[in-house]
Amino acid sequence: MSFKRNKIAIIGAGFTGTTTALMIAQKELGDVILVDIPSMEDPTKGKALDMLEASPVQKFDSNITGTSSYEDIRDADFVIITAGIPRKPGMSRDDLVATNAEIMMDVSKNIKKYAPESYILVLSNPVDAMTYVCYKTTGFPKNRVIGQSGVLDTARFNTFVAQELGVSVEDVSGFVLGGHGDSMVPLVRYSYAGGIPLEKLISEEKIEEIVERTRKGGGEIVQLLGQGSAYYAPAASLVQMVEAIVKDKKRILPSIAYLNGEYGYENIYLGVPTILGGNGIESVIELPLTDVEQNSLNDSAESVKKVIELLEDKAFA
Ligand SMILES: NC(=O)C1=CN([C@@H]2O[C@H](COP(=O)(O)OP(=O)(O)OC[C@H]3O[C@@H](n4cnc5c(N)ncnc54)[C@H](O)[C@@H]3O)[C@@H](O)[C@H]2O)C=CC1
Ligand SMILES: O=C([O-])CC(=O)C(=O)O
Repeated sequence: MSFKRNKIAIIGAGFTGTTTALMIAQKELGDVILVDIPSMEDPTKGKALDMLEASPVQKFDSNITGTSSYEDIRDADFVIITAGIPRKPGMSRDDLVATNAEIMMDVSKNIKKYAPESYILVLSNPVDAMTYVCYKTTGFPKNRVIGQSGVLDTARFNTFVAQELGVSVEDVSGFVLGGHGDSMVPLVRYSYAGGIPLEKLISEEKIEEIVERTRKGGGEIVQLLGQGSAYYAPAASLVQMVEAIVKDKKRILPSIAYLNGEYGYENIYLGVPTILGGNGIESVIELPLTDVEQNSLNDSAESVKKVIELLEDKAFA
């Protein structure tokens, strides 16, 4: 036998896809294949080559290639889906559902055909519903189809807390549950700085401001950019999840997971705390919630359900 590098495909070579590619290569988590639509083939190859030419300077040996042919993702170990349109100022993530669901079905069919054993990480919005579409279309087991939102939402929360306290981001550990929309649920009761409950360090009023800013964190960046949406922090979040899986780290990280009774929900993808390791989502951690917290989670789950229901007439398989 011989050892091989991981083969990591990234579908969608736009802002999030390319930033993720570079971060994966810098960490040498595997060789990266960037895939975009045929009309973007040359720019995709160009971006890949440009990144590869950074490797002698940055001293990484991951290969990076660009393509528009799904043949090139054959037998990939990991596929990250960033294909789809981003929102514009004034839009919600849910406004992207019709366009991105079509793209997600097409992408998922190709992954099923060419990389049937792969682990999939979905980023495209509205991400809870898009992860559901990917799961239904590929028919892969639920531990191998995962969505990203909570790592990013928690990172935003932690950034604002560290700024408020004037302390290192390394010492802040927040906790965000629920769907990736304005009704997500930052769980203050489970959030700490240096092991000290946040409520002991920051006033209730200020915490409420941070919670609100976190909920609208994606929209804040959309407004500031004027065109497109966030990509540095989303890419960093994807890479943390990929690393947890390919290194079998068994990290406790929030993931968008398929729920089958957990937290009282069935047949839905929603952001919950999970253990991420060599088998993808190895388990969902169920936490006791207060009535107020459970009600907020219910509101968030309801808004995800509504988007999923819009898609129910689609033939996923
Ligand atoms: N879940 C999350 O936390 C986050 C989700 N997002 C979402 O990620 C998606 C991508 O965002 P960006 O990279 O900024 O957008 P972008 O517009 O820069 O890139 C998207 C790329 O997808 C490609 N594409 C479209 N259809 C395709 C197909 N059928 N096959 C392959 N590639 C295809 C486009 O040509 C484009 O290059 C958006 O839907 C955005 O809302 C972005 C940030 C965070
Ligand atoms: O806000 C958006 O449209 C992109 C996204 O999901 C985020 O940055 O959280």
